[in-house]
Amino acid sequence: MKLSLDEQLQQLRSKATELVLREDWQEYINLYSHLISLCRHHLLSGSDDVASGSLQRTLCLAHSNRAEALFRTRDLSGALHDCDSALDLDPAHVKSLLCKTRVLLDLHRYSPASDCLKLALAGQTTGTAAAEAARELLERCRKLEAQSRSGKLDISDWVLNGFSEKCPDLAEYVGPVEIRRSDNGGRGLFATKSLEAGTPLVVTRAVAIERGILPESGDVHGESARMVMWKDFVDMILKIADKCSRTLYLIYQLSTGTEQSEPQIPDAGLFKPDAADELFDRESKELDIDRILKILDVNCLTEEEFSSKIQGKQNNYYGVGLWLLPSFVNHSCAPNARRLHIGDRVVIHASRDVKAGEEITYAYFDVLSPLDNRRKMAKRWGFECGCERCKFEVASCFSQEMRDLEMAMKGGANIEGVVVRLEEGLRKWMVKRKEKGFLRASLWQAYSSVYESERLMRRCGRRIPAAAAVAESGLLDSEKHFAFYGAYHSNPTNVFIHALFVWPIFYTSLILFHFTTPLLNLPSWLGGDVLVLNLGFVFAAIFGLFYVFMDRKAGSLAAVLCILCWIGSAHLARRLGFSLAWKVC
Ligand SMILES: C[S@@+](CC[C@H](N)C(=O)[O-])C[C@H]1O[C@@H](n2cnc3c(N)ncnc32)[C@H](O)[C@@H]1O
Repeated sequence: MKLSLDEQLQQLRSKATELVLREDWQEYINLYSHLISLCRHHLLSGSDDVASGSLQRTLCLAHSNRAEALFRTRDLSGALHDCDSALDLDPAHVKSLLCKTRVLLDLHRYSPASDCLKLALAGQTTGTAAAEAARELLERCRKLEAQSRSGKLDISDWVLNGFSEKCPDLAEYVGPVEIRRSDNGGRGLFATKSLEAGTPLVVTRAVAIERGILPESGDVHGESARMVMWKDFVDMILKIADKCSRTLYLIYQLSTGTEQSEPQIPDAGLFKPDAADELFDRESKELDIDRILKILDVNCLTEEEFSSKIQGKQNNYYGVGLWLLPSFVNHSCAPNARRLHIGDRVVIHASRDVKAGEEITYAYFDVLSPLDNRRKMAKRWGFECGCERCKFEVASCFSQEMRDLEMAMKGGANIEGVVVRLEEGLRKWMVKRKEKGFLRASLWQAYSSVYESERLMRRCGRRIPAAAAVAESGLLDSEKHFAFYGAYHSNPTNVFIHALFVWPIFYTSLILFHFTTPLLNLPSWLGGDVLVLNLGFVFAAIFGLFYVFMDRKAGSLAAVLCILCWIGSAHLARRLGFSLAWKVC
């Protein structure tokens, strides 16, 4: 017996209820796809206006229900498309508006999510539980939108509560960075403006992440457990890339490790959630499993040990994930940024002041270790490190002495002797402050053993600097402490050389200028007058003092002030009617 349309729809709806209870989302989606085509077919052929009105409502609800199911299976673009189809039929359909808000939030499009939610709220009676929930969601949208603009995050509550609460809600953020060609041949992430230590650079969610507790180290099952986790992780990535062409396109921008000499430089803006969809249609959407495997090999990150520790996870905890824009950050053994894992998000922030145009780098592995160890770790990552610190340590004329000290440190005996010998070496080799930091970081294990033991500290006496001073000169230091004059000032020999040669040359030139300017007949606005030149001399001396004792910024500011005062005082002298007070010629 042939069923009427109403009966068919009724049957499909009760089947759908069963599937919801079983949480069989795939079957639920298939069922609603069938229901949608049934409705569309009757709408096209039908003529009865009343029936067609009710059929449109059914179709709208069907799209809305399928959107919910697609959202649950993480097919966000499919869900968004269904929400839009439902809203085309009924622009005020509250269920579809709420679903669309959630999808947009998951796509990190905070502003359209707020707009959508405002429409949903307009159609709801105030005071109801649903309206209250929508209002809370709107508050969340607003918070995330503000955060995605400024990048400023507040995780203090979470930290103060011992990381026990739910991870804080963090918005996607791409700060003042761009992708450019790096000195190591590939691409890298660069600062587009000067940044202070602590500035957030990128906050982004993982494409996928796999976490687990591995068996105790030494257990034969450890490696196979890791392999199983890796396989699950790869499957997850392939599934997501297959579903979302945008994600696949972005994954294809990452390095396979086999690029030609002229790598493609993608725009960092592509990695922003609001990048226009048209930008993603340029490349093949075919899933190339070999290529993706190579990309995962080069770009996957394990969750940083530090993050897992502070989050109270177990020692053999293991987490691996893929984060898109952070994949362009190269390694350096003297990094200027750090990454912190919060939930499935990674936060990259400047760990010291960064100059505009400087490459952003973080450490892929523990850099508080000797050159040879670091080289081995880089080899495991598949590259030879070409960072400034490695280049310095390889090229230095005292590399053999450093190697001997490393061997002595690894031997473990007379650990304080290693530290004292390095401190003596640093004085003898006359290395700059920044490079002292590099070398101390290489023997950090010896330094930390000494600083942790009162007995060893007593034995070393004043032959080694205080722990705080060493940490200050190390890799955690801020760029301004590395500034040339800061480094100069920290070294008594350099200050002595400076006092003996550089400053006398500066003062002699000023004195010569002082005696010869009256002969040159300088224009009055330059103060071609000895009295005023004397003032210039005093100001220049102040500028010099600033330059040496403060930092470069203060020195430059003092220089500008000196010149202004010089010219200003020339005018003042003329206005007050001073004539040449003391002319030599
Ligand atoms: C996650 S990717 C970094 C971005 C990559 N440079 C690109 O062009 O997309 C990691 C790869 O970058 C290269 N790399 C990263 N840091 C490096 C360094 N300090 N020295 C040399 N190569 C480095 C290595 O080839 C490494 O396998």
